Amino acid sequence: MPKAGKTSRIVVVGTGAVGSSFAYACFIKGLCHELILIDANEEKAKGDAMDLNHGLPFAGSAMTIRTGDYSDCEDADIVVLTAGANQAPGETRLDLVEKNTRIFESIIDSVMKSGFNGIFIVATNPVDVLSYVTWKYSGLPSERVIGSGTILDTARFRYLLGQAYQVDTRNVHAYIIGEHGDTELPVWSLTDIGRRSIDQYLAEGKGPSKQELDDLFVQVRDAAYHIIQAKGATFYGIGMGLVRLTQALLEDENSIHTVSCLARGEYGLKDVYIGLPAILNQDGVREVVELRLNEEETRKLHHSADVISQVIRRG
Ligand SMILES: NC(=O)C1=CN([C@@H]2O[C@H](COP(=O)(O)OP(=O)(O)OC[C@H]3O[C@@H](n4cnc5c(N)ncnc54)[C@H](O)[C@@H]3O)[C@@H](O)[C@H]2O)C=CC1
Ligand SMILES: CC(=O)C(=O)O
Repeated sequence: MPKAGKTSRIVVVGTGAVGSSFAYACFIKGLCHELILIDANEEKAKGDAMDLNHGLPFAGSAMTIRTGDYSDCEDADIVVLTAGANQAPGETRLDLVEKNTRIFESIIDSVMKSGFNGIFIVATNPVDVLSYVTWKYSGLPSERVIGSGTILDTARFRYLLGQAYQVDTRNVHAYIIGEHGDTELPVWSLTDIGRRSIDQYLAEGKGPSKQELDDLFVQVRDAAYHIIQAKGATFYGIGMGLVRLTQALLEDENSIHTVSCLARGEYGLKDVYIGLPAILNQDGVREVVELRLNEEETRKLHHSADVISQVIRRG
């Protein structure tokens, strides 16, 4: 629930599959007082606002939901960017960079002209590159430009580990870091299930074998390809992930999530947006959490950062 005494406003730009799933989850959770929907396809945004409002009599708390324009961003606490093209079957997230960067140029310009001074959450792919683009174009401090990063991959990882060990996912502590894409990596060395490390499980011969764990990570990394093949797009998981991020910010939680944030020397990385664990509160990214990675994880993280950096520098 939003804090008493302050009217909280979230603007969603792009009410396609991801934006409308986020809006729906946000509504069910009663996360803010005002939810404003903007889309280049005004009819789509209008239809979503009508449809959502018809759920009001069943909702736990009142919320104003309406379509708007960029002037509504002036008073927004958070602008969530979900506009742009999604992947066709077989396309990578990085393949989207040119068209979505062009779309972002005009969107960021319009948002900033409103006088917006809140926090951007970016979900559009390739999310690490577009978070960097949003930071550069907006001129906002990097703490207030946050990409959804590997929050969804971490959720997929925890879900599958919970299934594999038959343990509640809330007792699975595990991160996927790096690019939200093909070069992401699991932090196996620090993964634990109820305070028992994966190495301990392997040594005791309990749970999945090493090969099964490697396969499990491949399922995480390639999940989007399988879902897109099956139904054309992924949207519920990220919708929930974006709600979780929004809640962490609005409710000043100081909770840790693997988001795309600017590395400024952490992990030996600089000037790149990449998925890392970060402490989030009402000011945005309070701190990037530096984990003690092993050598292989550090090498893979640097490779992932190089891939993102090359795309950023090319643009
Ligand atoms: N970060 C993550 O974990 C995830 C990211 N995504 C990404 O989210 C993005 C959106 O995906 P979907 O919602 O499935 O696509 P979609 O095609 O359903 O929706 C995109 C929406 O953006 C709107 N749009 C396009 N240009 C615009 C502009 N200039 N201004 C305002 N609105 C504009 C379109 O009219 C459309 O309604 C894609 O880039 C996709 O890859 C999708 C799932 C997970
Ligand atoms: C599409 C996408 O980025 C995902 O589902 O992970």
